[in-house]
Amino acid sequence: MENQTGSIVKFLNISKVFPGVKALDEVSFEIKKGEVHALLGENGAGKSTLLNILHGVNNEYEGIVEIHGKVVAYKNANEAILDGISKVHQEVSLIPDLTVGQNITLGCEPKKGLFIDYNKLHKEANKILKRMNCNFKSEDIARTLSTGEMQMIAIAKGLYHNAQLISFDEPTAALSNQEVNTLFSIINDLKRNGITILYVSHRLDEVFQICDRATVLRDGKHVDTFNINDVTREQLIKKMVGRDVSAYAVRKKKYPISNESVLKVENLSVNGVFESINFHLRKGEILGFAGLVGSKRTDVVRTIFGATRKTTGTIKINEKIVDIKSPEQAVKLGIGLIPEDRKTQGFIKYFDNANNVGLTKMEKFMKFGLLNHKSKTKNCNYYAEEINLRPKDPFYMTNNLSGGNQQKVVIAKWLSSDTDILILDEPTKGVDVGAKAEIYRVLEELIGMGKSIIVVSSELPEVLGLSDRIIVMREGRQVKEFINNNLTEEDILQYAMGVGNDVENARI
Ligand SMILES: Nc1ncnc2c1ncn2[C@@H]1O[C@H](COP(=O)(O)OP(=O)(O)OP(=O)(O)O)[C@@H](O)[C@H]1O
Repeated sequence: MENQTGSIVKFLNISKVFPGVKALDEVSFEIKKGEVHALLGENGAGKSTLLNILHGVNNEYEGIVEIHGKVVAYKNANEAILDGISKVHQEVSLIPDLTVGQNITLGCEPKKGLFIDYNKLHKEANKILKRMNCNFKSEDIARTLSTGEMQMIAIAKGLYHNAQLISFDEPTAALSNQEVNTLFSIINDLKRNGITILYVSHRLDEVFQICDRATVLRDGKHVDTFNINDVTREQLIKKMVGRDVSAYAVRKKKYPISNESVLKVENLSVNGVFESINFHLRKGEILGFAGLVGSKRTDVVRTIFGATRKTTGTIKINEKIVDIKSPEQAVKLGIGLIPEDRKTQGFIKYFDNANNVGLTKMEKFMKFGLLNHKSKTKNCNYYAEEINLRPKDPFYMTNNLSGGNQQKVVIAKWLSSDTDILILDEPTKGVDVGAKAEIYRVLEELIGMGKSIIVVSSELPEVLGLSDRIIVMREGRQVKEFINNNLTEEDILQYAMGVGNDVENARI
C-alpha cells in the first residue's frame, strides 16, 4: 500500500518567462497524495502557467516537476493524462456531436480487431458514470447536456484513464447551486478513493469548504503552503494580496438618489425566453438583478442593450421611448454593458491595453484629426492603477494577459466610458479579491458622479452589498422587487428558488 501522506507532485524551482514577464519565479512546493490542494493568488499570479506546465501544455520552463518521485517532462496534455494527471477546466472542450462515451474514451477507445468496440466502450463509460452517480448515459449525445454535466464528462474522462490527480480551474463559475453541490460531493468521493485534487478558484468560501491545504502564489513567487484550517479568511487574503483587503461588497457612502428615472422598461419580453419585465432605474442608483443560473437575467440586459431583439415591450431613456436595435445604438444612447462572457465579447485580440481600454472613446483622443496617443495612454494608465492591472503596461497585448486581467481591461473600458447607464453582468466573475474591492470602489465613485448602474450577479453578498433595490428573477419572470433594507440572502433565495409566490405584489 502506498504512503497516503507522501507527495504525488513536487515542483522544484519552477521558473517561466514570457516576453517582458516572469510568470513563475523559482516556485517550489509539494502536493500530498489524496489531498484537496488549493492553488491561490491574484489575477496574473501564475496559477494557469503552473497548471499548464503540470499538464504538459507548456513544456518550455526551468526547474523540475516530479510525479510520484519521478522527474517528468510531458510533451503534451495527452501524455499527462496517460500518466494519470488529468484536468477539468472552466471551458470544458468536448466534441458536441459525439456521445458521452465517445468523449470519455476519445483517442483510447476499446478495440475489437481494427474497429472500435462500442459495446465495451459504453459499458466501461456507464460504469464510471454510475460510480459518479450521474443521471445521464454513455449513449447520450454530449450536446444535449448542461454545463455541469459536461464537467462530469471531463472528470469521467480522467477516471477512465485512471487519474491519480485531477486539477480543477474555476470549476464552479458556470454552475447552478445544485450542480456545485454535486461537484463537491464527487470531489469528496474522489478524495476518499485516494485521488488528489488541485483546485484553482477565486471563490474563497469554496476553498474553505473543500480544501485541505493551500498554496499561495504572488507575482510568480511562492508565498506559502499551509493547512487551510490554520488561517482565517482575512489572513488568507493578506497572503494573496500582500495587504489587508475586504472581500465583501460594502457601500461606504449612500448618495441621495433622485426621483428622475433614467431608464424605464415596460412589459419587455422575448418569446420563449423571458416575459413582462417591468422596472425603472433612477439617477444615482444601483439596481441589482438576482436569480439562479437560468433565470434569464443576462437575456434581459442583453435585450435592453440591443444585442437581442425584443418581441414586445417599451424602453424609455429619460422618459423618451427608444427603439434600440443594436449595441452601437445603445452606446450612442448612453448605455454600456460589461458582458458576462468577457473573453469573446469584450476586447479586440490584436489591440494593446491602451487601445482596448480606450475603445469606447477613441473620438475623445482625436486632436486635429489625429489620434493623440499620449491621452489614450494616460487614460489606460489611470484605470490600470485603479483596478491594479498586471502588468500595467499600456502597450502590452491584452490577449497575452492572464484571464482575470483580460476581464479587468474590459471592465476598465466601460468604467472609462462616458455612459450614463452602466450594466454589469457578473462583474467580479474570475476577478481576484483585491480587484473585486477596487471594482466596488469605482462603482461607488460612478454613483457619486450621478451615473446609474444595473448589476447582475450570482453572488448574493455582492448584490446585497451593492444594490439600493433588487429585482429577483426566476425562469424568465420577474418575481419580486425589494428595497434593500437589511435584506438577507434567505429573503432573496426564497423568491429565486420559488418558495415565495408574491408575483402579483412584486413591485414596491
Ligand atoms: N502566452 C503568454 N504570453 C505572454 N504573457 C503571458 C502568457 N500567458 C501568461 N502570461 C503572463 O504570465 C503571467 C501569469 O499569468 P497566469 O495566466 O499564469 O496567471 P493566473 O494566476 O492564472 O491569473 P488568473 O487568475 O487571471 O487566471 C501574467 O502576467 C500573464 O500576463
